[in-house]
Parts: sequence; C-alpha cells; structure tokens
Amino acid sequence: MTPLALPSSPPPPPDAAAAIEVADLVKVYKTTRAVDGVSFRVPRGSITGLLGGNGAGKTTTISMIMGLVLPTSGRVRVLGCDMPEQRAEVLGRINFESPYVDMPSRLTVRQNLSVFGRLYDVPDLRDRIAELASDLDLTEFLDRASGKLSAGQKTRVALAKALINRPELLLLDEPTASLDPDTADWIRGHLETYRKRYDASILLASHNMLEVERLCDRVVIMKRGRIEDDDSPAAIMARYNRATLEEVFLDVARGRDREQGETL
Ligand SMILES: Nc1ncnc2c1ncn2[C@@H]1O[C@H](COP(=O)(O)OP(=O)(O)OP(=O)(O)O)[C@@H](O)[C@H]1O
Repeated sequence: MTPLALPSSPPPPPDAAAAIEVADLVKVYKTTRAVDGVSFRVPRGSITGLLGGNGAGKTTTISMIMGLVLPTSGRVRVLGCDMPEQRAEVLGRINFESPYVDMPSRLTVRQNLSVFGRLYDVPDLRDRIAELASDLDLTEFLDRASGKLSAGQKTRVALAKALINRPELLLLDEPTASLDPDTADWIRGHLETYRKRYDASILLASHNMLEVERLCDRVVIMKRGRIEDDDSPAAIMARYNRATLEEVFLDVARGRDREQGETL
C-alpha cells in the first residue's frame, strides 16, 4: 500500500525547530476536498491557533497530523518524524483533547485515567493521577462515573487525560467549548502554565477569538480547506487593519479584502 502520493518536487529538508510541519496536505472525502493543499509549521514551544469557520478543515487537518486520517497527498512531520510511517515513535510524545470525544461513561474518572495512563506506559501512574487530580481539581469526583459529570468537569478530566503522558506536543480541538467563562479562563491559565513548565508545543483549534489572542503566538487561518493567512496575531490584525481577531475572522468569513476591508 502506498499511503502518501508525494509531490513531484523534492521535499524541503526537515525543520528541527518545528513541532509540526505540514506540506501540500490534501484530504479528499469522495467529492469533498476537506483539506486542499495546506502547508504550515508549528514552532517548538509555541502555541499556534488553527482558526476557520465550520467545515474549514481544522479537525481533518488535526486528524492527519495525529496519523488518524490518511492524507490523500502531502507530507506531515511531527517532532521530526514522518507521519503516518513513524507514528509509533511519536504517539507516546503527543496527546490530544477534544470535548467531542467522550470517554467510556461507566468507568470512573480514576479508571479512565488509569486505562489511558497504561496505554501510554506512564511510570508511577498512581502518583501521576494524584498529581493531575490536584492540579486540575478532580479529587472530588475521581471515583464518580465519567458519564455523570457536568460539561466543565468532563473537560477538566479530558485535559487530565491529554496531559497524562506529559506530552511534548498537545493538539487541542476547541478545548473550552461549552465552558462557563470562569472555567474556560482557568483551563487557559493551566495550558499556559503547562507550556511554560514543560516547554511544550500546542496546536489549538478554536472558535473563541479572545482565547486565541490570549494564548497564541501564531495563528493559521483556514477557509474551505486552504490557508487564508499565517502569522502572529498582531501582524494579522495589522494586515486587516482590525483591532481584534474577531473582526479579522468576520472579514475572512465574509470575504472582505485585507487592506481595504471591501467585500470581494
Ligand atoms: N469523515 C468524513 N467524510 C466525509 N466528509 C467529511 C468527513 N469529515 C469531514 N468531512 C467534511 O470535510 C469538511 C471539513 O470538515 P472538518 O470537520 O475538518 O472542519 P472543521 O474546520 O473542523 O469544522 P468545525 O469548525 O465545524 O468543527 C467539511 O465539509 C466536512 O463535511
């Protein structure tokens, strides 16, 4: 089986400073070009935001980065390893969180974290779970069935699951969706602390522009499967002549031109 149709020109040399590099990435689902020739990099130690309207291709891109969805063509390197060929070498060093992926609901929080911890071969797992329970304020419901938690509690458990192996690279798909502002702010603070403490890299898909402005050093904006812009939040806002990323997002979604703010 040939998993990837490589581009005809030789690929550029790997970038050791990149946590993620994608080049000419394409995913076609029957008639839908979900991702249509995307190239970008996530610098090591950065928090990079992946923005775009519904159906822009963010989740498909993240799934290809994790090796869960096979690209139609193009190249993905994660922590210096080619995906999906070297997937086994990187899976233990990365992790993923999405509020849309539920854990087995009848297992308690502790049991779920134990299962994931064993999958990642986490040493001193009991201590690691206790540490996460304390960091993320899970102690009170550690022995409750995961299906009986509130949305905010589930999100904290999902984050604990995502951090259980102390990943070098964390992929987050709308990590604060459906959270109250206080809990969402608390989760953001935790992510910032984690990044600093472990010099981790984070790719964050989000519809919350204030979140992206607060957390992200870089922003990649997708639209209909393509990259619309890729820069620091400040540079992007300057280019669109806007004071907030929310306004930039609306300009991109409604097809307004960068400098002039005119409808195309
Ligand atoms: N398994 C699939 N089979 C067929 N089409 C799919 C599949 N997964 C995604 N798509 C399509 O690919 C496109 C991109 O979807 P994707 O979920 O990547 O977007 P997204 O940017 O994450 O959107 P959202 O913000 O709504 O979560 C959409 O048109 C979607 O309908």
